[in-house]
Amino acid sequence: MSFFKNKDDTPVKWKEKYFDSLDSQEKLEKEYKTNQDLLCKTIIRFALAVKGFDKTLDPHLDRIRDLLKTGIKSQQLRTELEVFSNALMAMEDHATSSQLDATLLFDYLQAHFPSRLTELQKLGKRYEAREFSNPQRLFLALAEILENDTQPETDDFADELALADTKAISQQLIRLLENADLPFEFVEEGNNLKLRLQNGQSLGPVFEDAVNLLLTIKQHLQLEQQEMADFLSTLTEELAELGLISAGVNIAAEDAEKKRTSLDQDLAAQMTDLQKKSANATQLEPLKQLVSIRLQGINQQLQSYAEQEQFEREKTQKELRTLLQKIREMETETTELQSRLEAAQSRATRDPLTNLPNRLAFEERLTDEIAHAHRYGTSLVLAVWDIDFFKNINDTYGHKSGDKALMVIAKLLSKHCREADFVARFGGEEFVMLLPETTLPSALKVADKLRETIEKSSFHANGERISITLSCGITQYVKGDDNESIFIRADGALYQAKQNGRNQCLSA
Ligand SMILES: Nc1nc2c(ncn2[C@@H]2O[C@H](COP(=O)(O)OP(=O)(O)OP(=O)(O)O)[C@@H](O)[C@H]2O)c(=O)[nH]1
Repeated sequence: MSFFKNKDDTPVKWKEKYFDSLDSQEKLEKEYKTNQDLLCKTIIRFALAVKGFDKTLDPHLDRIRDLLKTGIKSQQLRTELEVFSNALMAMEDHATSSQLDATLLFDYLQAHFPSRLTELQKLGKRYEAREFSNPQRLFLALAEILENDTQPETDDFADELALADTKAISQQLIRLLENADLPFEFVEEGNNLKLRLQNGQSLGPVFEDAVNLLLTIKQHLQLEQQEMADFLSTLTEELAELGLISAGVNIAAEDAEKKRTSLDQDLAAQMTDLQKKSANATQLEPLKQLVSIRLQGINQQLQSYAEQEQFEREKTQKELRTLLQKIREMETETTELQSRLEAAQSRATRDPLTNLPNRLAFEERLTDEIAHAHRYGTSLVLAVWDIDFFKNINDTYGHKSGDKALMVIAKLLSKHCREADFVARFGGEEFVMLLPETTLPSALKVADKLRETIEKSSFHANGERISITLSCGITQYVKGDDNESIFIRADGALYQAKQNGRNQCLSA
């Protein structure tokens, strides 16, 4: 049986079928190739379009583009697509925290404004180092650089850029505009710019308008910052004037001092914080709100401090008043006790009639003087005085006149002796005198002179002038003397003076 048969399944029929299937195979392959090329082109364009969308994706996109240029080497491409997909996922995870890519925008600007190249490069590095927390800050920094240079320096640059790069730059600019927290007054203008970019308007004029907008915003913010600075400066002055930051109210308590220091520190910290926030702030309204909240806080702190201080001041003053009252009472009590003691002492040692030291005081003083003379080998003289015929005065002129005479004589004796001498009323009409550091002859002279003075003095009783004389016995301390022995010797001399006719001084 021959292979080529003319029936339905003849070999000729089979051949036709074979060629037909080859044709359709070729057609399918062509279709597949066309689709593949189309897919490759689409992916390449897509890769170009999204380039610059995120920095981390760009290397993947470049590699995918390169791989697609040489056709679909499925394994390598699959691997790269998987890596790209993972990078996309990771980007989504960090979308909120990651910084927008502005690489192409910077490239564009550097090419547009070659005279600002170095500044733009520096700014680009600062942006990459994430020094700008807000895209608005980036815009402001850009505005600063381009302030005097709003016209692009190269006109043909846009033509030189690939269409895809222009799109990517537009995308970056759109994203930056979207993320920039533009002041309320400029939001509409920002949206218009975005629309123009989205509608594919030429980048050059849009960018020019964007720079102008940024310059206007910058001026606006400078004004606001100046206003803010003035506001803060007035605020600080007012606080300083109130005197609340510095010394404040006078309270001696250590506790109050500590509290005041802590309050000062709190206020200073709040003010520093405000100054920092104002320096970083780009909009006045939120800053004003912040200042207002802070001021409320400061005010509350001050109020509670003032209340606490007032409470403590009143408490301290009350305690102080009670204490002062107690001290005054104690002072009065002490003064009374003191004067009572002095009175008692005086009563014990003074003669009430003549106000001279009495016999008790004399005995004490004699003991001291003897001890001194004994210890230092100094001289000491004792004189004993007695009024002559005093009984007659009492009897003739009365006891009162006698008392008066005693007082006058006491004064005369005190007046005419030295400060270091000691005069006392021994009892009745008898007086004693101690003369330390005095020799017997000179003491005798002094005593005799005194006797003469008293003799010549005028005494009056019942309107009558009377004459009063005194007799005196003098002796000096000798080693071994005590109060009694020295007194007996002087008294003996007095006795002799009386015996010799009175009105005289004799020594023993
Ligand atoms: N007025 C008055 N008289 C006093 C006081 N103390 C003593 N006399 C009196 O002094 C007198 C002392 O007298 P006599 O001891 O006799 O001595 P005299 O009269 O002074 O005579 P001669 O000492 O011997 O010169 C007495 O009459 C006492 O009463 C006194 O404090 N006041």
